[in-house]
Amino acid sequence: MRTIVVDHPLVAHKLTVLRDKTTPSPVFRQLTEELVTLLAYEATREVRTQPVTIETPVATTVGTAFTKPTPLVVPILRAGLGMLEGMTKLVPTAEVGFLGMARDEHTLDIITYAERLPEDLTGRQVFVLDPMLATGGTLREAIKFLFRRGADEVTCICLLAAPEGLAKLEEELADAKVTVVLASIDDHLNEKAYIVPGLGDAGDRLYGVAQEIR
Ligand SMILES: O=P(O)(O)OC[C@H]1O[C@H](OP(=O)(O)OP(=O)(O)O)[C@H](O)[C@@H]1O
Ligand SMILES: O=c1cc[nH]c(=O)[nH]1
Ligand SMILES: [Mg+2]
Repeated sequence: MRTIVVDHPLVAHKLTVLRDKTTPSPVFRQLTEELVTLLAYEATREVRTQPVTIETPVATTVGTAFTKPTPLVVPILRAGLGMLEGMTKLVPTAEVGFLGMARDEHTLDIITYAERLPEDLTGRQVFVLDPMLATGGTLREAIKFLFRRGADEVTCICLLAAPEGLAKLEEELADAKVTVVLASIDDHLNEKAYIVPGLGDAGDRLYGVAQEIR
């Protein structure tokens, strides 16, 4: 497993506004979309391509096209849905599948409540979208699910990770073809398994649910 933290002033600035608890939902959604586009630029650096011959108005030339089958993008509901638009802006021909997962806030067990993915992912390059990697439980379940379906390679785009969750994932997926692309590795997890300093509950902030986390 590889971890890439995107170090860029635009990412750092947008993330700072996102973290601010006074940032309202419409701005939070907009910034999430913009951040994903910036992270996706880095995350797609190794997207599979092949040479293609085209005619410009002036000459014949060899360009670059995505290899078929096209990449599969999988947002993890709910919060990952807020990242989908930012990703498909950059890769509009990608296929999109969905995984609905939630962690029980008390036991931290992961519940998979929805799945709409191609049955056979053999040989597919998959991009998973989820803003928060906290304990890492959700991402671990999602990645294992995709590999069981035959996925060849999984790239996760997240906004924030806690070092504890990232370390656990690295330990369990050391030899797997997994890349995690992030805007920041934060300081730690608190006793409720929230990322500190973090940005709060990403799903609630995206979809306008009032929250008070302490
Ligand atoms: O690393 P973990 O400890 O598993 O936590 C991370 C998960 O928690 C959040 O989702 P949540 O369960 O709150 O669901 P939601 O997106 O519907 O709010 C987040 O979007 C991740 O999916
Ligand atoms: O800090 C956290 C941890 C898990 N899920 C979130 O939305 N935020
Ligand atoms: Mg949530």
